Amino acid sequence: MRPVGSKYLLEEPLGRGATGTVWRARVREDLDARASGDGHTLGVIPGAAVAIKVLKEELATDPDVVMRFLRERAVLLRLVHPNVVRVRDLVVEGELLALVMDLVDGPDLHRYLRANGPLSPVAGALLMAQIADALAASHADGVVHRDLKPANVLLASVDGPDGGTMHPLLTDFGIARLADSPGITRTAEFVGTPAYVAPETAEGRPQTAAVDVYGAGIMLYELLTGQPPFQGDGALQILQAHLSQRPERPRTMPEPLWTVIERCLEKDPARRPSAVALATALRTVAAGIGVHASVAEIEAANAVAMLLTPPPQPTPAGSEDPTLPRGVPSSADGWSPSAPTEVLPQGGYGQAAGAASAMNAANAATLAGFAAPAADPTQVLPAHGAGDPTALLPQSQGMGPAGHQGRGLGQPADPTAVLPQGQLDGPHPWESQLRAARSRNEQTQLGQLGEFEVDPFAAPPQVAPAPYRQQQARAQAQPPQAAQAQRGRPQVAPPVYRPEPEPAPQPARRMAERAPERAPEREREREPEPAPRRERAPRRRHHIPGSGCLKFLLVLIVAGFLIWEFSPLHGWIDHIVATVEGWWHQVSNWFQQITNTANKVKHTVNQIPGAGSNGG
Ligand SMILES: Nc1ncnc2c1ncn2[C@@H]1O[C@H](COP(=O)(O)OP(=O)(O)OP(=O)(O)O)[C@@H](O)[C@H]1O
Repeated sequence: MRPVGSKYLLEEPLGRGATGTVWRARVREDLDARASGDGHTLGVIPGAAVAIKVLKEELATDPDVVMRFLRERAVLLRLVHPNVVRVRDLVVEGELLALVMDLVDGPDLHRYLRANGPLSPVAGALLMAQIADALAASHADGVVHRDLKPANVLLASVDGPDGGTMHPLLTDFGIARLADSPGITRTAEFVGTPAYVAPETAEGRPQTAAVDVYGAGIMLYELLTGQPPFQGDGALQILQAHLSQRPERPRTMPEPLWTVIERCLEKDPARRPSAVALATALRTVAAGIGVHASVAEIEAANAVAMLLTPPPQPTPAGSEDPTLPRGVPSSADGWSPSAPTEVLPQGGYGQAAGAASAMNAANAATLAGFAAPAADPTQVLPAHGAGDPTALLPQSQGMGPAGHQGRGLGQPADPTAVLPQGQLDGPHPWESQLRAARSRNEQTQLGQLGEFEVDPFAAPPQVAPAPYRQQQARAQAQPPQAAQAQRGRPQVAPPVYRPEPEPAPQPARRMAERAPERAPEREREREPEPAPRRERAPRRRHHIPGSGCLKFLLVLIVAGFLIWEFSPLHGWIDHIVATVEGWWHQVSNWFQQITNTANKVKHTVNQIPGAGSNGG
């Protein structure tokens, strides 16, 4: 069993996703109460089973992600709702970042659907109503999930008077935002799942809580039909479908439920209902389409459109730091002078994590553990107000250099701050590293653009990213020679505009760039862990002229050899040759016989007296 931090032991992997591997783990029996706080009263018991999501190394070694991890721990820890998998702890240990969650004993909804097929309309509506409850609570708290999909809903089995029922729990809150870092140079995958991506995300427009409602609409469609509404051969095709297509109503779908789905899938986010309205509408529909529905319930379900009202002011996603009180602009991503990053030393990531670990002398690896307030589990804790008691770092609003001394919103100076006083007034030591990470990423993007004839999501250098359709129109208007020229120069795509700090549309663009290389979702589970990488050098693509043709010939030769050796073709050809030979002999014999007979006839005729002279 592998220890994680000083409190946990990893037992066995439960599964792997795009952002990391989830392990079944256990709280150490010998957990020191002094090191962890009062674990018992906060619901974590020594020896208890937990689930730990160990983030991929490429995320854990990314400075942006590390900082977001530290900044957003409070948000993740305070999300307490009966339909949300509770995050108990966040661990930083060397180059390891991990989230400690409640262990859910049950499959995720994706697996469940694959094993059992679609749900009935009533069951689907009621299950989604609970997910909408979770979204409503998190949106009220200023947190947008951004990666809603069946794989992120876990089904806990609950014993009830009528037998077992499934209790849906939404997980992976904040992971999309954590992983959505400009410094990440991952190329084989992206954060987000094409089948569930809202049009505004695909277009690189600002995201709000409405992206979750869109994801809920897609999920509801999938729960009831077995597959998401927009399909395609590749991620780009699916993203395009989100932008331009409207799904047909499946024949078996009850009209009121279809009304709900259609409204969730509105292309214009402002026309989508709030999560609260969605939950109410789904329960109304479930009551009205059941076999025992009363006339009043049927009428209410038929009038469901009236319930699907948009929120007055949608929660922004990504443009606002959810750890801050609402309305306080975030530093987007990366470091800002007011960012609470004082645990990070100036000497590179390895030292940074080491120093972060050094914050707690007795318990070197774990940050912010078990400190979420023990509240009524049905209640979402207030987002704002007094200083977050879980915070090891101060929150960033209104902090000048003093922020580096550990002074947060109403919090005393942090005695664990490790940045020396001399560093307080100058630029943050991580600023240059973050810039370097971004520029590395830009180079990676240029390499990536070679994959496409025209990058539909690339922005012109001087303006913010143009909408996808405009880009596409421009690509179509391009003369064939120009397109040909562009094909021949994969490395020289126009420079990608990357303002400082990053704009919200950036994640979507990266997503589209990485999309074609992404392995099918389930195949990821079988992929080996990427080799450890300390340095992220810019990736360059080298093209050897004719190498494609050579490869093709080689494959052809190998395939030919294998077919010849191991298939029955060999035998068939022998058989055909033998048959043809037999025929040939037969025909030769016939010919010989005919010739002989003709000669005999001729000879006989010549024997008849006078036959030759008559003719002469
Ligand atoms: N709290 C938990 N308790 C039990 N199993 C869990 C828990 N969280 C995740 N799992 C399981 O671990 C596996 C991997 O989860 P993960 O969230 O990494 O995958 P994913 O949602 O498919 O990927 P991603 O969201 O990163 O794209 C899933 O099969 C899921 O069922």
